[in-house]
Amino acid sequence: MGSIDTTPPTSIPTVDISPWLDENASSAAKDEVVNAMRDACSTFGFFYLVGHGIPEEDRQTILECTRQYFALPKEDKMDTWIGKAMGRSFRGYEPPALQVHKEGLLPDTKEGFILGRETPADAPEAGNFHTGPNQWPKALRDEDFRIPIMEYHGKMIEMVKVILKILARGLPAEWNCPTGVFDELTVEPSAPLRLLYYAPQSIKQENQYGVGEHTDFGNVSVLLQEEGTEGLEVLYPPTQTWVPVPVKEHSYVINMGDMMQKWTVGYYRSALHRVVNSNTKARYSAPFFMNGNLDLECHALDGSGEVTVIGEHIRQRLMETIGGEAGKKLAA
Ligand SMILES: O=C(O)CCC(=O)C(=O)O
Ligand SMILES: [Fe+2]
Repeated sequence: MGSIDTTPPTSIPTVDISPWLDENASSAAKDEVVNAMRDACSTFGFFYLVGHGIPEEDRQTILECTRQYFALPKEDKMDTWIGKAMGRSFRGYEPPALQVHKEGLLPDTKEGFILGRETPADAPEAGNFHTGPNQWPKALRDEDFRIPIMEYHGKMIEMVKVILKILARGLPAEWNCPTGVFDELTVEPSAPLRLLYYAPQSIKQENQYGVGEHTDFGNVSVLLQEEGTEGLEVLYPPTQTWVPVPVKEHSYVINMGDMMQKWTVGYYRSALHRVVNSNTKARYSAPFFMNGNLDLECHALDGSGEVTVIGEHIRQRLMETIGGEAGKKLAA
């Protein structure tokens, strides 16, 4: 009989996908990538991604854009306020204290700026949930902000397509899923990129976090963290331990969201995580969320019959956590 391991882990796993991207790599090396990602996603639901091929320069540019945006005067940020986003599109500036993740917690201290695929205001679907024009700050030049951000956003979509191929290969063989099982997910997807700022917060309140404990709503999240900062923690359920996720050079932190957990009937785990609030210096990060095609009906892959429509699921989860005008607009 095996014994239950009660030793808390000290780190989330690391998955190097470079053999997957290398056309000369052996199929055994590619299989190892599949196995490593499967193990990480079925235990933690979290891993560091390395060997991803995104140039460091692109990543640093996004963090620089984030710093520039949050250095703007309040009125410039409010000019892009999320409460002014078209219909239910949910784009623009999130002031601090907008989101509450759990009863009993004070609102998150983080500030955000959300953008997504650009849909012109005169398109018939503009104003639908998570669909519409981005609200760009007038004070920042296109070449310094909008253009590099949208280029990076496109690269994130492509990178997640690769991750989804690997995840598809890692599904249980008895489910007989085709290798393209997740392909429809990335057709005209809801794919928000969120630039985040955590102000220095030396006084720690017991019930307030940068981001309170939560699971992500969508399928796959890709987090870019600024080096030299700390705060992200992920819960490891077998030992009920919060495991710190310090920044690892050139890496992304990848996690599964609730939609992926539902679709794979818990095979890939959507893990609780939070950003603790005792930072004495500012922290910047840029999570990208592959929610997926909002109209897609996801049938549980084990054939058990449960069906979830991505857009309905994401909107419901968002409405549960977002307050103020922006929350009211989502419900309208
Ligand atoms: O900023 C971070 O490190 C994580 C943010 C996060 O978990 C989220 O926005 O869902
Ligand atoms: Fe998150």
